[in-house]
Amino acid sequence: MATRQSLFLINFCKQLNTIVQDRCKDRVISMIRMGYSTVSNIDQTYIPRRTVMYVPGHDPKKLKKIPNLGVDCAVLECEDGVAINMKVQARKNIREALEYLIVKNVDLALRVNSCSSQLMEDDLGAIIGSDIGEPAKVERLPQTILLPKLDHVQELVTFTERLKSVKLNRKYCPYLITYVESTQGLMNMRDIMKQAAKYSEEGIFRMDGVVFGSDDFVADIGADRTSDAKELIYARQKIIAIAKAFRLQVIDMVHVDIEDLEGLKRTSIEGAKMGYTGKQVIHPKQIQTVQEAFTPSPVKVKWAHELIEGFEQHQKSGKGAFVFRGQMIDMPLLRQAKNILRVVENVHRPS
Ligand SMILES: CC(=O)SCCNC(=O)CCNC(=O)[C@H](O)C(C)(C)COP(=O)(O)OP(=O)(O)OC[C@H]1O[C@@H](n2cnc3c(N)ncnc32)[C@H](O)[C@@H]1OP(=O)(O)O
Ligand SMILES: CC(=O)C(=O)O
Ligand SMILES: [Mg+2]
Repeated sequence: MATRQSLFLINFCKQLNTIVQDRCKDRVISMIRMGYSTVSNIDQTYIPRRTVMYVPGHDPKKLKKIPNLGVDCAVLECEDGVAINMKVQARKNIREALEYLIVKNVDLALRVNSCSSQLMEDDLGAIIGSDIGEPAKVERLPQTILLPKLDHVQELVTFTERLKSVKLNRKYCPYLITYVESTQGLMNMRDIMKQAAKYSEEGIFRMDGVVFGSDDFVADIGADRTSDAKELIYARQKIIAIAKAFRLQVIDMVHVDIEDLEGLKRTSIEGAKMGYTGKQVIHPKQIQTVQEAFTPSPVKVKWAHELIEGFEQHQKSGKGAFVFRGQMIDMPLLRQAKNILRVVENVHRPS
């Protein structure tokens, strides 16, 4: 028979358990309210974007090359790669390209102009909507939309309203990737991501990544661009931290010196080590270097497989931490290993 003390102890434990569960539930709810995703990115569909390559919309010769470029993501460019007096032509070319381009394992994306330029509405109207003829079928629309120079939450609201109106009742839910290109954009990034998470839950688009628009950012802060990008380190890291808190991909800066393949390799490897998942590319010469830097090496893949195997064995024998190749391994290293395999499994997926 239970004594008074043991009954008290059982009761106390039950209450403690309820409090802990409630606290945990409250934390999860408040995280969701803050816009943070509780879904591990390991469980989500992953569209690889190691190379994100701009192909200017005014140049049909370049657009036709897309299926043979070997990039993960080809950006049908309407923004700064297209002169003001060529915007209308670029929209027409892009509409046509979406009809004739047959691609496999390429994320066909559209970079519209920024909301502040007041050209975004016409880009969406012409390419997604019916401004230049019959609206295209969903399969012929860009899988992803890139929204540059996103400085304020209100601009995301404006973009979203326009996107809703050009959908014309089709079941079109593109991935969305936004840009941080100014101090305002950096400061407001968290609020913008919260709003984007809300729209994603409503099924308007699927927020999937953030791009660091470093050239515009340099201009915004009045810095001098150096080869080691020291002047960008704070922004470059902060963008990763916020994007990852929302379980988003994060795409690193453009290397504008096309001939400097050494520098490209160095900054690509650096970006990958910092946590970027891909990098912007402007010329075919840059593709291979960037693709390699963002693909885990066979040595790293072997390490990840063996670590996971070792982890599972040690868990079974009741050990949380153990030594593997001279390193202490516990849960964070397991997550790192899983991140590596997730990239590899997705980039080598069958078409
Ligand atoms: C900071 C930012 O906002 S970056 C994003 C905006 N910028 C852009 O969109 C620019 C993208 N890049 C380009 O337009 C081009 O690479 C340029 C204009 C810089 C140079 O273009 P070109 O003078 O044609 O370069 P080049 O002669 O070396 O090109 C070699 C071949 O690659 C092709 N090529 C070059 N760049 C691209 C590209 N971006 N997409 C597809 N094909 C390309 C050329 O058409 C050419 O093909 P060919 O041999 O069959 O004639
Ligand atoms: C890519 C881009 O838009 C920038 O660096 O400003
Ligand atoms: Mg820019």
